[in-house]
Amino acid sequence: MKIPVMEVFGPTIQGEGMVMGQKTMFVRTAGCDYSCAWCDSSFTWDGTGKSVSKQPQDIIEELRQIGGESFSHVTISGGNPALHKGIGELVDLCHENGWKVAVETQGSMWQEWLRNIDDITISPKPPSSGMITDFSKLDFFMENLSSANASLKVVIFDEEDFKYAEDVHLRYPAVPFFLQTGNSDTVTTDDARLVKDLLERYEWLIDISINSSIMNDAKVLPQLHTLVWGNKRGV
Ligand SMILES: C[S@@+](CC[C@H](N)C(=O)[O-])C[C@H]1O[C@@H](n2cnc3c(N)ncnc32)[C@H](O)[C@@H]1O
Ligand SMILES: Nc1nc2[nH]cc(C(=O)O)c2c(=O)[nH]1
Ligand code: SF4
Ligand SMILES: [Mg+2]
Repeated sequence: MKIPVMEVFGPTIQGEGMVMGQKTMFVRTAGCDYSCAWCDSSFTWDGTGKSVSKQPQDIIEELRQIGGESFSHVTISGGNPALHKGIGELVDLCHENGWKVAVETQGSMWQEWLRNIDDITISPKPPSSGMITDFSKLDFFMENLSSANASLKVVIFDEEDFKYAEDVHLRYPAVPFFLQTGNSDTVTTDDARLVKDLLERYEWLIDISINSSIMNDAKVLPQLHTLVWGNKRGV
């Protein structure tokens, strides 16, 4: 079954969340059921990018062609990869090649192939995104995942987002929880200004997390790839 692919790139490092720093390839799928105000990958769903429908086996060839022998980990992101049933076959083929597979999704849609993923990051969206979390869907998603290696990661722009993150963490207390700095300017090429702004936002996020007893076991992280490469695509 074909998968609409926006880009395949790497090796790079995972710049976010539970396996930050892990060397990985990326497969970015097209399409999203959300439209977050601050989406840093809006080209996957707003019509400005072009996707190509590919068979899983062809994506494997492309990964090998681009990454050579220099990787053992593949991250599938989007858009929302959970829109696509065909990813199940891609995941199996990656495993046959001895590669681990991670997925980034917002937890709004379930697919059976998610059970086979090595690291799953679920990133429910706070109020600043303009999206409203359907907690019955997220509950269903989290219940299905119960035995998997999963983590929750919430992007924070303001105090209201932080309150939302506290509620999510309290709702799923057993799931490792990550807070992530929001990037408020996903188009600038002024890296010096961007990095300064991101570090200030990271410091603010550390400060409010330190003062929250609910966040005693949360991990507070920046987006490492934006600090290193700014808003550049394909890294
Ligand atoms: C582009 S999304 C694709 C996967 C999935 N749709 C999701 O949102 O989880 C990948 C990750 O980037 C995060 N992200 C998107 N825009 C961001 C921004 N402006 N600043 C910080 N993180 C952002 C999302 O929250 C998500 O964790
Ligand atoms: N290096 C790097 N790390 C990432 N972590 C999550 C990403 C994503 O866009 O899903 C991403 C990305 O695009 N690049
Ligand atoms: S859910 Fe993810 S890909 Fe979709 S609009 Fe939001 S940040 Fe972008
Ligand atoms: Mg990204």
